[in-house]
Amino acid sequence: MLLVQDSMKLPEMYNRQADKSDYYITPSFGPVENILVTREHKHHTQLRKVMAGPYSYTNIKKMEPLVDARVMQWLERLKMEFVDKDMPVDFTPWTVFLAYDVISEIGFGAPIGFVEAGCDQENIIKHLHAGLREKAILNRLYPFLKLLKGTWLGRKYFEAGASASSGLGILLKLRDRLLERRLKDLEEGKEGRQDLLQTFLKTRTVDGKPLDIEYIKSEVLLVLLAGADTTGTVMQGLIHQCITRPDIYERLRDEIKAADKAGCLSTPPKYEEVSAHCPFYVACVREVMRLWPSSPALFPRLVSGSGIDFEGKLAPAGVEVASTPFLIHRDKNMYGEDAEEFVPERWMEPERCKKLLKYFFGFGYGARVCLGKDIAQMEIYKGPMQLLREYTILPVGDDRVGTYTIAGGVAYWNNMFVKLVPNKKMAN
Ligand code: HEM
Repeated sequence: MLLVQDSMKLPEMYNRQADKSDYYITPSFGPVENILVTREHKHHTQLRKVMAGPYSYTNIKKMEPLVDARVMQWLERLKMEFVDKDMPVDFTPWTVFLAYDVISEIGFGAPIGFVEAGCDQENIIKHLHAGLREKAILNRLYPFLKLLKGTWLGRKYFEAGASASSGLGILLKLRDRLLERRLKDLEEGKEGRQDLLQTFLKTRTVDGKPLDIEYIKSEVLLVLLAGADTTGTVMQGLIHQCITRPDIYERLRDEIKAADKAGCLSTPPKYEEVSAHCPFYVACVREVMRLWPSSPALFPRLVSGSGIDFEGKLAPAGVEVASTPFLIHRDKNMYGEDAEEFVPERWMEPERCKKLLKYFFGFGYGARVCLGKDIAQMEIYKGPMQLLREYTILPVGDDRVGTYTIAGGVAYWNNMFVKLVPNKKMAN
């Protein structure tokens, strides 16, 4: 595998004809592959055409009120559990609680209930994090996995079943329960939900057929796995900046105050309002995703066509090339000498921003770029933003401001304790 740091090479490496390599073989997902792990580019193009509708901005926009309700519930729970009791909060799990509840609500019509319970229900998050390193090692042993996939041995030892007590097993049970309930509702003529599952069920293939139920199951699981921790990590990174960089925090607060004074923000703010009126907030989100990506995985592809030239050396078709946002986003040729520093302003010069976005790798790249980007951004533009509007966020000790941890191809923060003081109280 050839590891690449040059961001200018992304368009060639991640072009439309590039197949994903066998590195993506994941026996744990079961026999039917979802869009993320499908390797062959032609098959992926077909799936992407089908999935484009459910994940389109127009469709996601319709779900915004569902996100709003979850964000407001999250704030209410934080108030009850920590603000009213004058207690510090370990912020990192709470962002993931919100992200899981949002994704399960807009994905399948019911929040898992992390926020309501205020805890890691059935230790789902703990179990999922615990298995990450082992999964990453297995990924690297893909010739072995390829041999085992589909065999009795592979199914017995690697495929998570709904009966398993692992984090994945619990999510599978949840998925099956939600799907069963929805199919029953549809049988009884109950419609009206605006969520991803409903659009998956209504989607038709190019020859007019409904999607296979096993395929829908596989996509549903992907949403639960790809959509929560990743989003939580960005929210955590943002709050880490607020409690460690007073200059950044001050500027964020000033921007929000000005937008509020001008009457530009609803409660909670709309995705489009934040995009239009809070450029520094948006720049901070991008800079957080640049330096502390949620998925600092390798994302390997097979070189296609006539090969790729790397500084005079040709990587011919079939060679496995890979990169990770962790490296790409620190490329000094793209970001300058201050590439290692948190400088949101780099995203605020329109011409420079256009170029940086063209080579941004935080949501993947090219034809396989993240389908849930708008869902994630909608949530990130609401949750922490509304928190900043309502509270002053104070660190609780220098050694508890958060640690960015990479496990396998996934990253998250932990040990981030903060005190939330109502802004009204601070003003008095
Ligand atoms: C900040 C949050 C998120 C980050 C950083 C992120 C990151 C990524 C990355 C890096 C990829 C490309 C993987 C590859 O090339 O192998 C990807 C693909 C994908 N993501 Fe996300 N993601 C996020 C949120 C979400 C959400 C909320 C959903 C769903 C609700 C989602 C669904 C997907 C899907 C379906 C794909 C596969 C796209 C394809 O192969 O065509 N993601 N994501």
